[in-house]
Formats: sequence, C-alpha cells, structure tokens
Amino acid sequence: MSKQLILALSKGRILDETLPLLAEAGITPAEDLGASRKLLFDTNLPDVKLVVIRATDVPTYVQLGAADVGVAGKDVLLEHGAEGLFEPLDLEIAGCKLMTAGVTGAEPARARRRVATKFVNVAKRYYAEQGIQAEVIKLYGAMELAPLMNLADEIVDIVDTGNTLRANGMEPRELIAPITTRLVVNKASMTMKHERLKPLIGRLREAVARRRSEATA
Ligand SMILES: Nc1ncnc2c1ncn2[C@@H]1O[C@H](COP(=O)(O)OP(=O)(O)OP(=O)(O)O)[C@@H](O)[C@H]1O
Ligand SMILES: O=P(O)(O)OC[C@H]1O[C@H](OP(=O)(O)OP(=O)(O)O)[C@H](O)[C@@H]1O
Repeated sequence: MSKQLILALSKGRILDETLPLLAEAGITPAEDLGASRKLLFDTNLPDVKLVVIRATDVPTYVQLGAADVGVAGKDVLLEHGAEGLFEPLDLEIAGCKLMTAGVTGAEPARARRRVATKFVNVAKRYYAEQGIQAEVIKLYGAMELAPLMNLADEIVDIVDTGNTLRANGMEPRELIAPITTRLVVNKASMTMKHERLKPLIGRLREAVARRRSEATA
C-alpha cells in the first residue's frame, strides 16, 4: 500500500462546505478546483491528493481502496451500505432530512404503496420495517413530479426547506433519517496508514468541535 493519502470529495453542494473544514485541518488544494476539468488534484501536502467525484461514487472509491478517505452525505452512505467503511466523524455540514412525502392532504391509504425514489435500498428497508408493502420505483431526479404524474403515491427524498415539496403540492410525512455529511475511511487504510490518518481525523474533529462551540456561543 502506497504512503500517499487519497481523499475522495463529493462534488456539488457538499464541496463548498468541505473545503474550509479541510483547510482548518491543514489541507488545501494546490489549485482552484472549480477552474479546471481536472478530477485529481495535488494539495499543499506532497503525500495528500484529492479526487472530486459524484457524491454517489464516494463510498465505492473508499470501500474498494481507490481512496483512503471520503466525504459523503449520510443519505448516500445509507443507500450504499457500510461494508468496508469506517465512519469516524460527523462533519456536521450540509444538514437535511431524508423523508417520505406525499400529496398535501391525501391519505397514504393504498394497500401496496408505490414509492418513487433514488434511495431504493433505504426505501425498501424503511417500508419493510414499518410493515408496509411497497413497490419501489427507481428515479434519478425530480422525485416530486412522480405523485403529480400518477407514477407513485409517495416519494422518499431529501427535504431541507420544504420549498420543493410545497411548490409541487406535496408535504413531508415521516422522517426516515436526519442527514449530515460524514467522513469515511477505508478499513484497510485505517490499519495500514493509521499514523498518517489519526492526526488528520483529530484535526478535523477539532475543527468540527470549534465550529459547534462558536455556533452555540
Ligand atoms: N437540500 C438538499 N438537497 C439535496 N441534497 C442535500 C440538500 N442539503 C444537503 N444535501 C446533501 O448534499 C448531497 C447532494 O449534493 P448534490 O445535490 O450536489 O448532489 P446530487 O446532485 O444529489 O448528486 P449526484 O451528482 O451524484 O446525483 C446529499 O447527498 C445530501 O447529503
Ligand atoms: O426542501 P428543499 O430546500 O426544497 O430541498 C430539497 C430538494 O433539493 C434537492 O434537489 P436538487 O435541487 O439538488 O436537485 P436533484 O433532484 O438533482 O438532487 C432534493 O432532491 C429536493 O428536491
């Protein structure tokens, strides 16, 4: 195993909140991540590199050891599964909720509920736990359209302000899980590169704690 540390970052809305935390932990990209089409970046530290990839690909990179460390939403991790991954730290950024939602005022009455979502595994697990028979329909976006178009009775999706639901005549129903962004570490790296990872995780943990105490001060 090489001595290099590869960090896999989720691009999109998590990235902007991840970079200041990494900077507080002493890692800054060697160039502006947004200014090029590059996907692999050097940092200020010669033995640390960053890859910036789709959020849903982060657990795969870390699980299979292509990256040592990843930054991903708990929603993505719940959907992917935790095999081969340690989750040592809640970075407490990009908070939102994973919820069921339906048409405002409508009763979720159907014996076999049709549920549209991109979180297929989460949804199957959740409805099974609730003892509700569900036919889960995989979509890749715009879940809020599905009940409107009679494709589904209910959706499972991320809710933050609730504006997207409201704009489409829907309302949140049940909370499946509160979501924040997590640090994940490949299990083999955790053992083999422990000396290198321990201070990094420690500095990130301090940065998160500092923010928390500033927020409550
Ligand atoms: N309002 C929100 N809507 C969606 N995701 C949110 C929201 N607030 C925080 N998040 C977090 O941001 C992540 C999604 O980021 P983003 O929307 O940039 O990616 P995406 O478009 O869903 O990903 P992909 O490109 O893989 O489809 C989620 O996994 C979640 O953890
Ligand atoms: O409660 P709100 O504050 O409205 O946020 C939730 C919405 O934001 C996300 O969609 P996004 O705009 O990221 O598009 P996506 O479907 O491509 O993820 C998510 O899928 C919801 O639709």
